[in-house]
Amino acid sequence: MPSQDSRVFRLPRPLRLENGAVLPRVEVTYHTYGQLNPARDNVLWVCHALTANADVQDWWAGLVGCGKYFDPADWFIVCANVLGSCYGSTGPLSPDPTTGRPAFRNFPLITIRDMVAAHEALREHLALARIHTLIGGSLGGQQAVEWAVQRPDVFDNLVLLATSARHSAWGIAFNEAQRLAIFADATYAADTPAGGAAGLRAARAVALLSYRSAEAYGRTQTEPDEDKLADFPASSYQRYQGDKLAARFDAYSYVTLSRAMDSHHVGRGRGGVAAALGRIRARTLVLGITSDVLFPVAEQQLLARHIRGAMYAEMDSPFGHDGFLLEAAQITHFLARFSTQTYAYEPA
Ligand SMILES: CC(=O)SCCNC(=O)CCNC(=O)[C@H](O)C(C)(C)COP(=O)(O)OP(=O)(O)OC[C@H]1O[C@@H](n2cnc3c(N)ncnc32)[C@H](O)[C@@H]1OP(=O)(O)O
Ligand SMILES: N[C@@H](CCO)C(=O)O
Repeated sequence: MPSQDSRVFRLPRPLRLENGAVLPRVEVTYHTYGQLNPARDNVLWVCHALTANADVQDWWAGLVGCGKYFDPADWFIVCANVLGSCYGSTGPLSPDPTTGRPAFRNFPLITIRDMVAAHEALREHLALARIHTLIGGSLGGQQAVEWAVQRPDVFDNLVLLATSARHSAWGIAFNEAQRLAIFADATYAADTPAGGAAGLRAARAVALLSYRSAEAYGRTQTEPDEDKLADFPASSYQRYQGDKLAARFDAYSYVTLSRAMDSHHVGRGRGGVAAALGRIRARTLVLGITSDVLFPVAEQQLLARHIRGAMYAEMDSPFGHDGFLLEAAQITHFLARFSTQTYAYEPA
């Protein structure tokens, strides 16, 4: 039976953040699955998206698990919760060692580079000199591409799904609309663990519009009774999805992580996006989703154009952006091609 393990790693020293603030104590919760082989060349590192956790076998069950493309019988799989999240790594609800209280709204601005710094410390702690494959979608892809730019010597293969080199104005605007919903909830200012829950519910309903597609709503949420005047399924779906997130996440982490996404820009301080992506040495697969309105395929094409030798493919999916979580069969297909073929992206 392949082994599965959940642990907490405490960074040996305070973490200076990109904005100059210092987190005196940083913990990273991570899962591992399977065993490191004697050659230490079977490491898969998965970077999760906005509201997921380190248990990749749970949220990416179509890709990671017994009999799946990434089978723990073959791979040593690592997935670590991001800094700022509420799933075990240091975040706004963690007790601040200087006050003993959570920082809530005063938790400092975290960037994608800060997330990478925390996970880079974990990689060193685990003594993983080389990573066979680094994979991530959405915010996880932003983390993966940033990491591959920073440490071209570490990653042999890089797989980026539904992500970008720089968070777009459109994406930032979506995030700001969600934050406005949270700030409009008076309980957010109370700085309690449940503060802003109603705002978070509305924020998730807004976010969902960017994660799915008009086609998906039409297919799954169209009211069959043409005489009906109110109380449509699409409305209850929005409410249900808001409730579902509010029951498992907190508004302070949500604001922190959405701001981190906004900060994402691999070219910052590096002479621009093209120069930064040009540093990557990993064999790279970039996967876009045709119906993704949040990270349109043009953003994936830009990544593939500037990462040397990158393979590029598009998945057709009715799920929109969330296709990177749901289209396991298509992702498996392209991963299999990627593992056996070498060809570069050629712009049409
Ligand atoms: C601790 C943790 O849980 S963290 C790990 C889980 N989360 C993550 O990893 C984050 C990433 N995952 C996700 O964002 C999502 O889970 C996805 C994208 C993978 C799938 O989204 P889902 O919400 O499961 O799928 P979908 O959009 O089809 O909605 C189905 C749900 O809506 C409900 N629903 C569908 N239509 C309606 C409607 N008209 N009215 C009310 N509810 C409805 C269904 O009953 C179903 O409920 P359930 O989730 O309780 O089974
Ligand atoms: N549905 C994803 C966000 C989109 O990347 C999540 O909740 O993590």
